Amino acid sequence: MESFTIASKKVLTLVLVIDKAGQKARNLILLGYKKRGFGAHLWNGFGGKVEPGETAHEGALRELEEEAGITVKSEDFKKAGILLFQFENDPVALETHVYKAYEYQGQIRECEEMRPEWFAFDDIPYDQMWEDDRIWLPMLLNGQDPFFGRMYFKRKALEKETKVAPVVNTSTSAHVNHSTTMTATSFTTAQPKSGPFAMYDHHLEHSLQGVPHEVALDGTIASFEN
Ligand SMILES: CNc1ncnc2c1ncn2[C@@H]1O[C@H](COP(=O)(O)OP(=O)(O)OP(=O)(O)O)[C@@H](O)[C@H]1O
Repeated sequence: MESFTIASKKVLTLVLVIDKAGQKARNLILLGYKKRGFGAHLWNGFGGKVEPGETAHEGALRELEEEAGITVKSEDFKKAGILLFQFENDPVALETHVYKAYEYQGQIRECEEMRPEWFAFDDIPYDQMWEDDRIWLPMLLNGQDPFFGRMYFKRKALEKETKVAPVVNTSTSAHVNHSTTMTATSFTTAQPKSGPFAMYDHHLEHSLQGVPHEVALDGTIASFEN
């Protein structure tokens, strides 16, 4: 039987950097391809755990610098919402403080954990992102924030290994060097497209009255400060 009871929570951050159509003709969003750890092989904003003694705002700025190499001035950094992720049979909830920024300083660079890339708003790779992203990210992009969401996840049933077809050179051109033999071996991947968890249910509020200034769970208070 499923249980979504929370006993404690971890406070996390998630930062979305947006380049509004300026010199470039289209609105762009900066996402990072997570190379390892929680949410590996998914595209996401930049962020991570808030460290002891840090506010969520400070933690978010630190993670953005660590993972994408860029900084944002405090006044350009706007709180877009709080998302509470709960996982079946896991008493630890993830309270994620979401921020957005339209201005940044520095050179975007790849690190060991994340590979940053710009995406046009109409080309966001939702099928390779956490399932909840397709619910709240369009709201953030449309200015329908701040929001407060609760998202419930179940571990996905172990899927049959997915066969991935190898890339085979099908060219019949006379110029192909036939002395190079390509062995068409297939390989398998156990990585589900949108991560190891499936979203089971969610509730999202985006009226100002519905967004709490504080989220209290078992005595812990997270304030909705900027
Ligand atoms: C369940 N649905 C979800 N939907 C969207 N985003 C999600 C998410 N669940 C976690 N996230 C984000 O994923 C990052 C994990 O951070 P994570 O790598 O664990 O943190 P941190 O860099 O501190 O870790 P290590 O230093 O490697 O331990 C962090 O931004 C967090 O907000």
